[in-house]
Amino acid sequence: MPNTAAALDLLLLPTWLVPVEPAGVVLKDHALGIRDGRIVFIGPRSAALKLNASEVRELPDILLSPGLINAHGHAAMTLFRGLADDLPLMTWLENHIWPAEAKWVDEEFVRDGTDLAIAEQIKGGITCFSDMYFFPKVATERVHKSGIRAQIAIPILDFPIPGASTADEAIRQGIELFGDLKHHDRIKVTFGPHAPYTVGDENLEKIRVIAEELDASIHMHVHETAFEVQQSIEQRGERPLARLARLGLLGPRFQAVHMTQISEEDLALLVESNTSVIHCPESNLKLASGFCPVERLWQAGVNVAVGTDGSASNNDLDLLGETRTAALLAKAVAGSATALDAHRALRMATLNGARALGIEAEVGSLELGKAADMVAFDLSGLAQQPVYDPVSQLIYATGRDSVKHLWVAGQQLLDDRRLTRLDEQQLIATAKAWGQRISGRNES
Ligand SMILES: CSC[C@H]1O[C@@H](n2cnc3c(O)ncnc32)[C@H](O)[C@@H]1O
Ligand SMILES: [Zn+2]
Repeated sequence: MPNTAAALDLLLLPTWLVPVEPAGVVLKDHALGIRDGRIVFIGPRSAALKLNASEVRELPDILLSPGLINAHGHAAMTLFRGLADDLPLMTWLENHIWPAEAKWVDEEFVRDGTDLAIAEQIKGGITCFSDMYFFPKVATERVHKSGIRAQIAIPILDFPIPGASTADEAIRQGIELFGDLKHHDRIKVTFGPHAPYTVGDENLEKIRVIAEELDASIHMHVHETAFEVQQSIEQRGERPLARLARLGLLGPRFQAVHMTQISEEDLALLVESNTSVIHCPESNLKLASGFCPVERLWQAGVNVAVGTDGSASNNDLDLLGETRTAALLAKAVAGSATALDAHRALRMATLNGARALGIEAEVGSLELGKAADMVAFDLSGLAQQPVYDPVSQLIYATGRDSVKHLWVAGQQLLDDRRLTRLDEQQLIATAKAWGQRISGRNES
């Protein structure tokens, strides 16, 4: 039980406090207290003002919510933003992205691209992101240094990738990194078989056994397009999700990214296995991959989180914008304006993300004992007036530029829109230099 008699490190007094759990609650004239990186007080402002705190911050016109969780992405692909647009998935991957990755991706690329992604995400209200990219050890180092929280999925494909010449080598690296970071308070290592069409049964079975032994999660692109499902039926006689179920991969530790194609049998498999789905609406729209039926999944009891995917297929890491897209698209797909209302959309971008990544006990909602991962949205602007329901205003009328402050485990990483641990101008200069190298142009 948190001890409120001892001094707080920080007491926040926002206009609106949205804990996400309990669902649908908006607390007015309430305060939140932090000690040692954890939430130790949530209560009325009047009671809070009697507490002893090292720092007290009035936050007028601020909506304080749990930090956003970007449940799927490829962080370093920020450096490929806008490189190949307006193409379907397989043309985009096979003719443009994979050749560019073979040419450019090394440890330096991943270092600089991941730093850029971390900065963009912090400025957009994201306190935790999931990453699936090459040289994952480098990504963990950038996450550690920056103060953000992350799930790092070890990329595994049947063919050579930057940093691992075989799937066995990638798996070995993953086991080692998992062991090294087992006790890290902000980084969780998982296994990331790329997709059903790039990883065969033999390697999937190896991954299942190792994930079971380590109690690790598995993060994978699944049913991204109708083509993927059709090709699997033609070549293997079964749908990819059914194949994963037969191989024993589905379960509460499995994260199925995309899922734009869902038959009744697929839905039953997701429900009975308690598998999480990670919805990436803007990537699916841009690559014309299909539509994930979020409301249908939600009503069936499937945990649905939200992700941006990489910057080369989105082309931003704006999870607030992504959540708005998800809310609007859910209504169109369900043919119902009541689908994915604003409060459920915020839950999808916070607590459901934490549940999908297996870190729900630690983050995802503002509850006593959880880590203080929080974002302060400024609703004082012209476009936010008047405020009837601050959560509606946040989801439907607010952009990521309204993110004013952000904390991870009580550490402030964004203060009045200024990054506290990263040099924004330096990041911009470095990204520009990569753009010039990759495009072969030498602009200033
Ligand atoms: C396993 S490392 C990541 C690998 O995935 C590629 N990628 C990026 N976005 C997508 C997507 O939407 N579907 C499938 N693969 C994707 C990325 O370029 C890397 O090669
Ligand atoms: Zn992806």
